[in-house]
Amino acid sequence: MAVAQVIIDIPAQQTNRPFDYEIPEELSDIAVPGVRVLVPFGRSGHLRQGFIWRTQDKSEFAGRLKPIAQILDLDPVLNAEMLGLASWLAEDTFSFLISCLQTMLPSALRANYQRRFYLTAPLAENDPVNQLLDHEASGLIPDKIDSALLAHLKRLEQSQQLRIEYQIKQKTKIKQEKQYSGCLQMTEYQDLFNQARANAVQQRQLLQLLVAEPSFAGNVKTWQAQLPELKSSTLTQAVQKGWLKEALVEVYRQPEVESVTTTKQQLTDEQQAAYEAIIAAISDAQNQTFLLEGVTGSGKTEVYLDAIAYARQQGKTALMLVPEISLTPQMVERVQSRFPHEVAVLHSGLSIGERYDEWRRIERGEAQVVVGARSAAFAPLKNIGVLIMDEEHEGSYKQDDMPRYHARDVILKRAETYHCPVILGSATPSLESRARAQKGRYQLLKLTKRPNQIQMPTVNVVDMRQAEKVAGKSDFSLQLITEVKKRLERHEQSVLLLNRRGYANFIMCRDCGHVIKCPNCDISLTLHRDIQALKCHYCDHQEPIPATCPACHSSKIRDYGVGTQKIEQQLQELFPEARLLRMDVDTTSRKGGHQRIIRQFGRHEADILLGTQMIAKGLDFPEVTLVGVINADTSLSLPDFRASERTFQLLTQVSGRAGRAAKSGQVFIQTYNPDNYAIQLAAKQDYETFYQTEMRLRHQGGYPPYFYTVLISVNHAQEDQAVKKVYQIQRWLQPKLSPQAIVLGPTPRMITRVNNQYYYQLIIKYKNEPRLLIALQTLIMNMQGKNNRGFQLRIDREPLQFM
Ligand SMILES: Nc1ncnc2c1ncn2[C@@H]1O[C@H](COP(=O)(O)OP(=O)(O)OP(=O)(O)O)[C@@H](O)[C@H]1O
Ligand SMILES: [Zn+2]
Ligand SMILES: [Zn+2]
Repeated sequence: MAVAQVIIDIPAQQTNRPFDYEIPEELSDIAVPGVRVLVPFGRSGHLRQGFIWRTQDKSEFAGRLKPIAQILDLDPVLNAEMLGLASWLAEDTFSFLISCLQTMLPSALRANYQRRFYLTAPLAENDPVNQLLDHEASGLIPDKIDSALLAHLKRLEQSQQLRIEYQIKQKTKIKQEKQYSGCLQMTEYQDLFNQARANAVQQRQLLQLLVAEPSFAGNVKTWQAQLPELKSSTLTQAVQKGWLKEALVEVYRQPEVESVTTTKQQLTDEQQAAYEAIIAAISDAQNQTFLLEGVTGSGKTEVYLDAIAYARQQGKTALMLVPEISLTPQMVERVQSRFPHEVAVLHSGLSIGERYDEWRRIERGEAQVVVGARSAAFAPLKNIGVLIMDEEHEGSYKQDDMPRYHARDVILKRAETYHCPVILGSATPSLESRARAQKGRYQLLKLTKRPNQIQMPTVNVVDMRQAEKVAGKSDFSLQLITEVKKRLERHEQSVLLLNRRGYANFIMCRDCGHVIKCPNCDISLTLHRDIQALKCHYCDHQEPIPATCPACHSSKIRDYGVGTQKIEQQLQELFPEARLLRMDVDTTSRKGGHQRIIRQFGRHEADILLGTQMIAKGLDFPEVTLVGVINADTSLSLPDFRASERTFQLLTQVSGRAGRAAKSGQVFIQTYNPDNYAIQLAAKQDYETFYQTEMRLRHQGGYPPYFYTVLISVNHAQEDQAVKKVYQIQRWLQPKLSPQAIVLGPTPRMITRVNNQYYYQLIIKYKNEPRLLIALQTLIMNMQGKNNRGFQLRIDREPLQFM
């Protein structure tokens, strides 16, 4: 008997293994690893979606196997490489296999379950379940359902007053359109034309076209391009008359792009040297990782594009990852114009359908160059020649939910499979990568200059403790404002950064000091002026802005902190004539918002771009000659050993937006810590000294890259339970580690309560702990036990967030 081992899509420890199913005879050809199936699962026998993991001749399972109910794909959606990658990923990130398999696929291919109940006995009149009925005796159970109501439904199910069914909704929709094509001989069309009534103008035009080209084919638009007056009804009639044949053909939803022409640049000597090292590795199929450390504006992208071009010449494909926020139209257009018709773009701005179509183009080998954000690391390219990660230091390459993978690790793994090089590029490499280059594990390639004798911007540190401020606007030094004014006079552009990290706009009472906090989380609510509301950034809570203090009823309640909206208002008061664009979570939350703002700024439809960290990367606009950092310090004070590194990176990157073309650039960094080494070295754009200094501090503190780290966090609705559990875990784990391992904590997480769950954590720092992996896997198993209900465990290897 043919047996399929299936991974069921229930992300839980109990189901985190393959289950055996019989392959019915008629499905034996298509039941291969990597296809999605529907199988009956559990006592209820509800159909669930799953993936065939392996096939074999017999089963170890003693009982009778259930057969596969349905196969969803004619060809596997995951190939052997992807299945292997999933297996590695699950182990490396302590994740369920099913979570890994799903992460690799576009969401259109994920099953979407609906829970529907069917009444088997009438409900009491006042039963709350009545409100869920959408048919006579059935209703949908919403995903976000009140837990009391859900418990009530369960009770009704147990007492057999209703039954609950899982229904699978496919999100996959292949888009099709009608294609009309000529199906007669030229002479036949000629006869028809001669017979046509003189006043049937459209028909005559159509026939005329067919006489000239009997096999003309295309969709309505193609026909209309030839015959602009043509109505689609005329085409339908022509089909009915047998003049044309009609067919449904599959089409791709492709996001629109503006076309630009970019010419290939003559590489500088430094670029050329880097390029040659890389292409040697491509042509020799060497699995070598390069760290391309190039100052801002040094032309790293140019090197990537040439490396991709080389891989293409060799008949290979290429993948380029960029952080979500640098997937600007500018970047995408640059790649697309170099490789017309070969590029697929994957980012979160696409609709589910567009993403699915781009994925299919890659999967079928119709797109050979992929540009995308984090999850594009799993793009189903084959025969990869080079893998690139731009801005490799960016935190957004690490996923925050299960599987907690880092895209860098994924592409390094794929490079092993394809025996190809990886290029990690940045002006400010992560300490981890730079240290690996130091050790020779990566090959360091440097670009120290901008091309065409373009100078690095001059950076001025403005000491805000002493600086003269603009009257009534304490966030601005006179110096910075004077510079902005100069730019306005010269019709040049300015970029102003508000360093928002760990900083928000909150409401406080001036009389009693009361701060308005989220009822569910230990964090103050943030003011959003555009929607006139207070919002919690951790849960969905939202409430109106109160007119008086809820504690003392004073009316002297006002906002503190520096929000982008407040700064925008102040700028508008200072420069009423200036055209301002603001870029932050509020203005970019709608689809394409980010793109739209960057395009507008690029067309010089605004003089000043004000924004959060989002504006620090990827912008390459010749008219930007001033960059101002309003508050450099906020990210320095965070309780995280990477605080200096992040501040340095942010300041260096944003400074790099200035003076990238003919006009020279200036940067002004406002700070209350002018002597801080991260700020000083960012002002000098001196990555190497920063690297040396920071490495010494990391060594002293025993932090990465000298140590590895794992974060273990538990949460529970009751604080004392969470505390008890975290101590219990610590006592259990400590003896399993060597004396060299350091366990920090237990400590409450910085924001201890989120969404009414209390979070406590441990951090393990270690160099070499062969037994740690097994211990953590055992811990995961133990936490699934009955006496651990209500707890959630999270294990994060090499976490980037400790808060
Ligand atoms: N060899 C070259 N000759 C002339 N111009 C070049 C050359 N290489 C790159 N450029 C131009 O220099 C500018 C900066 O290049 P690019 O955007 O590739 O730099 P980058 O290192 O990726 O920058 P950043 O990391 O700051 O985003 C671009 O406008 C690019 O067209
Ligand atoms: Zn909240
Ligand atoms: Zn008050």
